[in-house]
This record gives sequence, structure tokens and C-alpha cells, in this order.
Amino acid sequence: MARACLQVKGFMPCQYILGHQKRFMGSFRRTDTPEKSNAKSVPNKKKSFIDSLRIYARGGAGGQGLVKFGGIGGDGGNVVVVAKDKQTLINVYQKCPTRRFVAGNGANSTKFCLCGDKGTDMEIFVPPGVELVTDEGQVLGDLNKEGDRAIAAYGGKGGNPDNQFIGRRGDARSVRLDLKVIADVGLVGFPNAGKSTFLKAVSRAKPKIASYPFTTIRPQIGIAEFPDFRKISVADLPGLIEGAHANFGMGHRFLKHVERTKLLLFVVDVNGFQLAQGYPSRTAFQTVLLLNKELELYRPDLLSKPALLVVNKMDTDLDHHLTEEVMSNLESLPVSMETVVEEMRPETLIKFDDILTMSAKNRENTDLVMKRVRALLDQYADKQLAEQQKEKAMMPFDEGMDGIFEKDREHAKQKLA
Ligand SMILES: Nc1nc2c(ncn2[C@@H]2O[C@H](COP(=O)(O)OP(=O)(O)OP(=O)(O)O)[C@@H](O)[C@H]2O)c(=O)[nH]1
Repeated sequence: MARACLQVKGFMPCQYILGHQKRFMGSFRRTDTPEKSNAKSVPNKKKSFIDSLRIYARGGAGGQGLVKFGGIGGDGGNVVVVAKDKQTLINVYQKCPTRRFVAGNGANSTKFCLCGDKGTDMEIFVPPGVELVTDEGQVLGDLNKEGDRAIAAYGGKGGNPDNQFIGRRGDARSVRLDLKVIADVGLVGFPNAGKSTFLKAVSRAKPKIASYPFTTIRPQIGIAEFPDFRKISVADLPGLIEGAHANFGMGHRFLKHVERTKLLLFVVDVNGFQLAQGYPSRTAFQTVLLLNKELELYRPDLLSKPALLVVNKMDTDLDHHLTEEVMSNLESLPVSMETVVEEMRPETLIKFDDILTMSAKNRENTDLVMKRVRALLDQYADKQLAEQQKEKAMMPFDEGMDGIFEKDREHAKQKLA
């Protein structure tokens, strides 16, 4: 990717962008793959937020059986990860800095107690939104709401006739607890576009706002409340940069939070984006295409999410010249794509449900944007419900189909007779 960037005139090599971002972000280290980054990640004790934690989980060993009396050993306990509200990953780390979680062993069978007791499960409480992933990339579970559970490591079977009464060892593996923000709306944009300002305008959240890029280095969730008490959660996600899909500039750590939001709200600065002096300058239209491309290269299915585009900082475009330019370019897509270099062009274009303008700073049109967001969320929820009902009606394993199984049973009985 870095090489590809270099070949294009005006394209900033990703490592340069990264180097610059590093300066802005202080403690962030370069990571080429998420696995690598997490393999090394030991949370800084001073950090108040982490969105990924690698743990070692070992199930308890099975108890020994008693051959003489045919006694069965107890099964080893499991290491279970449980979603709990108000829990954080940093809590998990603070409670167990070694990040080693071992479940209890099953009890041996004795002549006084032929069936050994099962080992105690080890429970790890994590915040909802955590995904359990092994080093091999296997997803063990997705904990979306309080009470959801997944097993990180199974306990070994107790000794029994099948294993010659020798209790088995439990599973032992490293598991990554990957937290992905769950929100109705995810704000997506380049740094400095005004995402945090928008969040502040529509909710009571108090995100950090500054005129330099990468002010937001962790997702912030605000709740927008309507007069009829309807609430919509909005996640301010850290700004993306070119090459984020290839994990440049902590790209994956930022992009992963987009996955679980229901609607994507793209925020672009009408003046375009320039990381700093000496870096390539992008027009607002180019930033839309680049964001589209980053998402496409990271996970193409994200493009099918409901999406709204908001062109921000209208107060700075007094003669509306820039707004008209970006609007006309967006209207004449895909023809207008011919005006940008090929490397910026996405293969599949996001279908925006609407394109709006606002001034987040002056709170102009911010309510209108939220009203549109609400209408779209409702529209998509209705659509989803209708689809689910349609699917249910077509499913053979439905209540209405019990009769068919009944008929099958009757048919089998007749055959046997
Ligand atoms: N003139 C004007 N300035 C704005 C507007 N919205 C945001 N800004 C300014 O733009 C700068 C960046 O705003 P942020 O809200 O921090 O931008 P962001 O997209 O959250 O930036 P990152 O945290 O880097 O991702 C701040 O100086 C804001 O005051 C707007 O509508 N008009």
C-alpha cells in the first residue's frame, strides 16, 4: 500500500502520514496487523480506556476416575466470558494484571464419592460489545448484551471408561477480547471534520474538541434525546486517514468500531482536508471518495449500511461556492469520479440515503440531521422487521410446519407397521 501510494503523484506515503499521526498521538505505536499489536499489548496502568485485551485462558483438568469401582472423575471447569453492563476492559486488567484465567480442576473419584464434582468455572466479566477471537482468528463468541456468555476455554473431561479413567487436560489458549462500540449511529470522517463538535451539539457528551487532527483517540458515545424522549446513541469515532484499511495509523482499531453501528453518518469538512502543511490537500469531494474507499477495502459489506452524508462547516463557505461544487460532484457520480486520480476511486459507491449540510459549530441544521437520522433508523428498522417476518413465514421450522413433521411421523409409523 505504501508503495502504491508513492507511485501516485500527490499521494502521501502512508508511513509519512503515520509518522505525523504518531507525533499527534503521542503514545500510539505503529502496528501492521491487529494480531501483532495485541500480541504485544500490555495495557498501560495509567490508561483509562482500552478496547482490546489479550488473555490466557485455561480450562480446569478433569478429575481422575476410579477404575476399581468404575468411578467417574469430575469435568474440569470452563473459563467463561460474561457480558455485564458498566464493566470495562481496564477493570478486567486491573483485577488480574497477569491476564491468566484458569478454571478449577474436576474432583477425583474416590470410594466415598464415586462421581467427582465438576471444577469451578472461572467467569470473566466484560462490557457488552466484546468479541472473543483466538490467535488463529477464530471467533469464539460475540457478547452483545448483558448476560451474553461465551466459553474461552473448555475444561477437560473427567476420567471415565472412554478415556481409561484418566482425566483430560482442559483447553489452554490465548484469546483476544475485542471491544467494538455498539451504537445507533457512527460518525465517520477524516480528522478535524467536526465529528466531536456535532456530537457535542446533539447530545450531552463532552468530547474533546480542538483545531488539530486526532483529538479523538477513543470512541465517545453520546445520547441524543428527542422531545418525545426517544433516544439515539451516537458514537464519535476517531478520524480515519488514507491507508486506514491497511491498518496504518491504528486504522483497524478505529475502523472496527464502525462494524456494529446501525447507521453511518459521514461528516466531511466543506473545505476538504489537509493533515498538515506540506501534506496533500484533499477537496471535500475527494474526502468522500477516500472514506468510501477506506471502508470498501476494510470490509466491503459496510458499504451496504444505511448512510447519510453531512457536509460541515457551512459557515466558512460564505459564497456557497465550495458547497455547490461538492454537491454537483456528488450528484453527477460516477461521472465526476473521472476528475480524481484512479487510486482514489472506490469500486463500489456508497448509496447515501441523503446528503445534508450543516454548521456543527453554530448548531445550524444539526437538529435537522438528527431528525433525518431518526427517520432513517425507523425506516430501516421497519424494513428489517418486514424482512424477518417474511423469512419466518418461509421457514420450514416454524410452528405452522409442525403438521408436516406430524405427517412424516405418521408416514414412518405406517412404514414400520
Ligand atoms: N467554522 C467551523 N468550525 C468547526 C465546525 N465544526 C467544527 N469546527 C472546528 O473544527 C475543529 C475540529 O473539530 P472537531 O469536532 O474536533 O473535529 P473531529 O472530526 O472530531 O476531529 P478528530 O477528533 O481529529 O477526529 C475545531 O476547531 C472545531 O471548532 C463548523 O461547523 N464550523
